[in-house]
Amino acid sequence: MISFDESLRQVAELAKPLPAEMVPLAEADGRVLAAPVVAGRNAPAFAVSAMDGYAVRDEDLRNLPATLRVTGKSFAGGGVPDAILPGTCVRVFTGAAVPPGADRVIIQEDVTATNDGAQFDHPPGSSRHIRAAGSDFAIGDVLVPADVPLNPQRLVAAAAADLADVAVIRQPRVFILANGDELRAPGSAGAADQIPDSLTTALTAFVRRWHGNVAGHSVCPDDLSRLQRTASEAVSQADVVVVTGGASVGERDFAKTMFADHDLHLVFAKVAIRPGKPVWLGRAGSTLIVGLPGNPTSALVTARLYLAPLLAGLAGFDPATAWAWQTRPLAAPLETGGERHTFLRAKSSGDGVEALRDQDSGAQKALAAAEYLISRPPSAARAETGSLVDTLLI
Ligand SMILES: Nc1nc2c(c(=O)[nH]1)N[C@H]1C(S)=C(S)[C@@H](COP(=O)(O)OP(=O)(O)OC[C@H]3O[C@@H](n4cnc5c(N)ncnc54)[C@H](O)[C@@H]3O)O[C@H]1N2
Ligand code: MOO
Repeated sequence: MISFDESLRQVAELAKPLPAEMVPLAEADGRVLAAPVVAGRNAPAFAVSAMDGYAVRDEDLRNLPATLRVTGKSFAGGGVPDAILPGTCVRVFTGAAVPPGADRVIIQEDVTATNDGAQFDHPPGSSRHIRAAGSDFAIGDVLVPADVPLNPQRLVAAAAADLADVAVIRQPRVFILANGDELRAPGSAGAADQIPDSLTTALTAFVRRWHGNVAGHSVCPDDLSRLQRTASEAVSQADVVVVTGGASVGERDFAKTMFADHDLHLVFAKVAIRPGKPVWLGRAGSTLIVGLPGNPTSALVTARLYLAPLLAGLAGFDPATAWAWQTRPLAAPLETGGERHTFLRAKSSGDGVEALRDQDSGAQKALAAAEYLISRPPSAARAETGSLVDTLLI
């Protein structure tokens, strides 16, 4: 049995980014860039107007009021008009090219259209209302650096670079393998000796939240040859196989044996934590295997402590983002801790947190109320109301 801290070190070691892949920009939100987004064009490509109005030469507005002949109109998408001639102006619209030779754009609210052209009465303000070629970005500029996740803001910059696809870190493909004779899909656990498989759906949602893709899932009875076949299928399809149940020492606990044909190498097989002591981590070739205890609370707690950082790291995030412990005050006291590092399920209460009454590792109802884990190191002293404890959002 290893300590909690040692188990985290092992997970951090394995939580390294997967190789890159190209994805369409429309599917890239939330993905971590594997290469910087570099501009292959200038923006804008030529000087454009920032306002609807008239492009003029300053020289022609020396004596006011002035009436200038309007020689044409420039619209966005309409190319670059001819150079502006002395004594004339060009009607321009926001985003349209400004004619070469124009010094500024006068907004149309300050101009009177007359039979002869456009009449200017007021001296121009300080703003020229012209965006110079390349003033937003120029060819070769890094618009978004590598190693950061795309978000709507960064997608604007990547799309502005005129990219259809971007290189991102591949998201881990995950296979969820639940085992137990008693398990049935929710909605079909009719007999008294059957129970709903309460973990597969929850873990599917969990995997998605932590940057993984569920490649497949299977609910298997405790039959070793069937489990071995499913294990082979899972290993061939996935970067990470999540096995629930069968982690302990029971006669039909086959979670590890089913991978024997795949040269299973155990990274750890027991951790001094509560709940979740039988949690295990292994590798079969390039596939990582996370064994979660079958008790539903133990499974979700260990998924939060180990699976979340592992998936985050494989998807290109810093695994530490999944271990963002924050101190919060206790809204009710805690008794002296036990020998193992304990993670109490807790809810918010006033300005602080309060441990839930039901701390059974098999609890399912209590999970519905759980918002935080409270970390209690081995043999933690009794903690009074108001004292600060380390908490992690579940
Ligand atoms: N003699 C010992 N017995 C046990 C030990 C031990 O050290 N010595 N450890 C206990 C601890 S701690 C835990 S945690 C459990 C873990 O057991 P397994 O991972 O082998 O899980 P199972 O036996 O398969 O199932 C336990 C429990 O959870 C239910 N279960 C399993 N899968 C699901 C699912 N997908 N959905 C809902 N419920 C599920 C299953 O029916 C059992 O009730 O072992 C202790 N025993
Ligand atoms: O470690 Mo088990 O998760 O207590 O039931």
